[in-house]
Amino acid sequence: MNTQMTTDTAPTTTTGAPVLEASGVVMRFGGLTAVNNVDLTVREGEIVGLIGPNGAGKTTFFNCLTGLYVPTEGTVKYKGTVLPPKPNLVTEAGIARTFQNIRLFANMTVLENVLVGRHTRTKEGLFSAILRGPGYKRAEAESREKAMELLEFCGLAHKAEHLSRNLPYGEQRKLEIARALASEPGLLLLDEPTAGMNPQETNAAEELVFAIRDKGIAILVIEHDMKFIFNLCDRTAVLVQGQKIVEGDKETVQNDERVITAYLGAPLEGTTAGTEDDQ
Ligand SMILES: Nc1ncnc2c1ncn2[C@@H]1O[C@H](COP(=O)(O)OP(=O)(O)OP(=O)(O)O)[C@@H](O)[C@H]1O
Repeated sequence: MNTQMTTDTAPTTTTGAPVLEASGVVMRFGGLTAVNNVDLTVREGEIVGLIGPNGAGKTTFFNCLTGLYVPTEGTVKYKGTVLPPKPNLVTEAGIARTFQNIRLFANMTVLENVLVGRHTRTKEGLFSAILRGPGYKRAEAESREKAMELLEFCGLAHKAEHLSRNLPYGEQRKLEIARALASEPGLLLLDEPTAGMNPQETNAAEELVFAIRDKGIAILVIEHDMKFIFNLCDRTAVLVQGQKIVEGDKETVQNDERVITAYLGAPLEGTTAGTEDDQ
């Protein structure tokens, strides 16, 4: 609860209502404190970045937000309500995520992968599914239509019937996002969405993230690609050894000496001429 001593919190956008409020989140593994007293708020309409060197605790923090880990201390609220510490209940509440390592159903089609992502939003129960009655058929048709709309939105409609394992890497990442969106979230957590992408794919991913934000979904994104982060994010928080050392707009983060030191004194990639073409 004493983060004020070490944290500069300089949110640039404070207009939207809070979607995510993490307060005093601590995650310990035995003697290792992977996340140390982290506060973070994401508001409606925002894209917030989470950066930090390898092993800083970014993914562990995501896992605390999504119920994969129960934080040792602290609370996580979604739209004002404390989240239950179970991944399926967190998804049901309105938070969806993608993973650092792609987790698709490789032998299912692209469309089927998105349909799996919709299961938290379909009301038809097990018996209805077994009996395949009219209610089930109607719900199934509606689900397929919504899934196709999402594939269209993500630029994957033409691949709907392809097996997901046959997609190029960049499209697999897009499909993960489409599947996450299928649960109709209010907040989307992206864990290294551009890892392994070429520059064209990264630009397309950037456009997609903006389009998701424009649909009214708030976004929290972990990324090592600083150009991507600073082009995209309204606000960025920096984790180092489990602690949030600074949070603010691009200039605040880029000029912070603690951030520069954390990245071993090297200028942050994407902080020089490379970012002049910001959109
Ligand atoms: N399940 C676990 N058990 C024990 N230690 C863990 C576990 N998960 C993560 N850690 C440790 O917690 C620390 C933070 O790891 P984490 O993966 O969250 O960092 P990260 O910032 O996401 O790193 P990267 O950028 O390399 O993905 C590391 O020291 C890691 O070894």
